[in-house]
This record gives sequence, C-alpha cells and structure tokens, in this order.
Amino acid sequence: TMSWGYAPHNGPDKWADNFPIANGPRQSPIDIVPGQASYDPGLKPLNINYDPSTCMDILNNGHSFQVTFTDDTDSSTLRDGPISGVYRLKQFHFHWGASDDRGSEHTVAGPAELHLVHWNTKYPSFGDAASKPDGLAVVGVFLKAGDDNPNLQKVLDSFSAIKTKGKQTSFPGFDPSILLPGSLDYWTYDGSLTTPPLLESVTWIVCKEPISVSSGQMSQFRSLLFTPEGEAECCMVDNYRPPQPLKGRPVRASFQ
Ligand SMILES: C[C@@H](CNC(=O)c1ccc(S(N)(=O)=O)cc1)Cn1ccc2ccccc21
Ligand SMILES: [Zn+2]
Repeated sequence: TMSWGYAPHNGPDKWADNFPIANGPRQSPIDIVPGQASYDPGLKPLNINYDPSTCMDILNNGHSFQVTFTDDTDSSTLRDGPISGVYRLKQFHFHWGASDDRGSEHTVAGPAELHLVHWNTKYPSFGDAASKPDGLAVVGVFLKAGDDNPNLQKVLDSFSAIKTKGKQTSFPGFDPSILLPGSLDYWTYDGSLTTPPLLESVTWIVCKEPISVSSGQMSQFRSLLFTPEGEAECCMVDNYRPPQPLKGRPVRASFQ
C-alpha cells in the first residue's frame, strides 16, 4: 500500500483516503490565536523531570528524525500542567520547512517545531496509550529564526550518521530539558497525532516562548533525506501538517 508522506501524491491532503479520522473532531495541529485563548487559573505549572540516562538513540524514520528514550520506569516524566497522573517521555522529534518562513505546525510561526511525546502510565505501554483519548501528552516548542542554539548542536552533529531513511545511531546521555524555553507558560487543547494514524489521543501543551535556531542550523535539518540510501535523494523538508479546523474546541492558556 502507498505509504504516507508530505509529497503532493501522499501528503496531508491525501491522508484521509487511508486515515478517515483526518477529518475528525479533534485533529491537530491548529492555529493558536493568542487573543482567543482563555486564561484558566486552574491550570498548574508543567512539572518536567528528564533523566539523560534514559536517552538511547537517534533515528531517521523517513518522516522526521527522532530521539528515543527507554520508558520502562518513571525516570523521564511529565506531570501536572493540564494532565493528571504521570506521563513518560517516549521520544522527541521536529517538523520544519524548506525555508525559514514555514515549518511549524501550530500557529504558522517560523521555521520549525519541537515535539516531546509522552504517554500516560495508567496504560501498560505507549502502543496502548496511543489509541486512548487521554493516552498521550505532547509538549510543543516553537523554534524562532535567530541566534545559533548551542543546545541543538549535539543533535545536529549526529545527522551525518542518520542522513537516509532507516538509519539510526546511539545517542546516549542527552538531556532534552536543555531544549525547553526559559518560561514554561503554555496553551493547551485536546487534539491528535499530526501524522498518520492521526489518533485523537493527544493533550497538546504548546509553549508560548520559542527557542532560537540559526539559519545555518536550519540548513543542517534540511540536509537530511526522506529517502533511503541508494534511492534518488529527496531532502527532508516541509514535513509539517497545516492547521486543522478547531471544531469548537476550547484553547486554554496557563498565563494571563
Ligand atoms: C502511534 C504510531 C507512531 N506515531 C507516533 O508515535 C507519533 C507520535 C507523535 C506525533 S506528533 N507529531 O503528533 O507529535 C506523531 C506520531 C504507531 N502506530 C501506528 C498505528 C497504530 C495503531 C495503534 C497504536 C499505535 C499505532
Ligand atoms: Zn510531531
């Protein structure tokens, strides 16, 4: 069967053919309009605790690259914020554009967006949680074109080993909390995975403050390939889904 991607023949406008939930009631991403979000004083601050020893490897999966963590204990967790219970960090990845004016998924805002993916430990595994309405929590962080970001450099320096689809290399001891912005003010809404299978299982937590990335660093993201070794090269760019209809969902802000 045709595998999904971001090209005209298999991209976001075609995903509903194989994944009808693409037109569902709680799809992501959305345009976050700051003035339309409602401040909710009941929202708690995010409680993020990551253990670098759970960081294992980095992989080019043909859609993005992802850094994967061992998740068999509560070593790297997300608590509080809009969620209840303990969610474990599974992986983080990015979405980015072919040029600095596009690439984020939420609110068209700049060249890229980071997603830190966590699953609810009330379920036995990530795979089980991924199909439950309260199964996942993804922290989104916008990247803003500007100064070089030294905290990204270790990730970018691994790209030569994962240039093509299917390549992976060990990536031990990385602390993803260095990628978080200084303020953890956030917007939150109920949504979905932004790639197939587009499961409506994500509590989205999108940070208001971006982190920086330089144009030179963005060129390194764009040097990755969607294609496997030996196939005609296709640069990994524009791997973002455009905003989806809000369909009446409330967007809450943790800040005034
Ligand atoms: C979740 C899929 C794999 N996809 C993801 O894990 C994932 C995570 C985060 C995002 S984002 N961009 O929203 O942060 C997107 C995708 C596995 N899988 C495939 C079929 C399937 C069926 C049931 C359970 C899991 C299943
Ligand atoms: Zn993502």
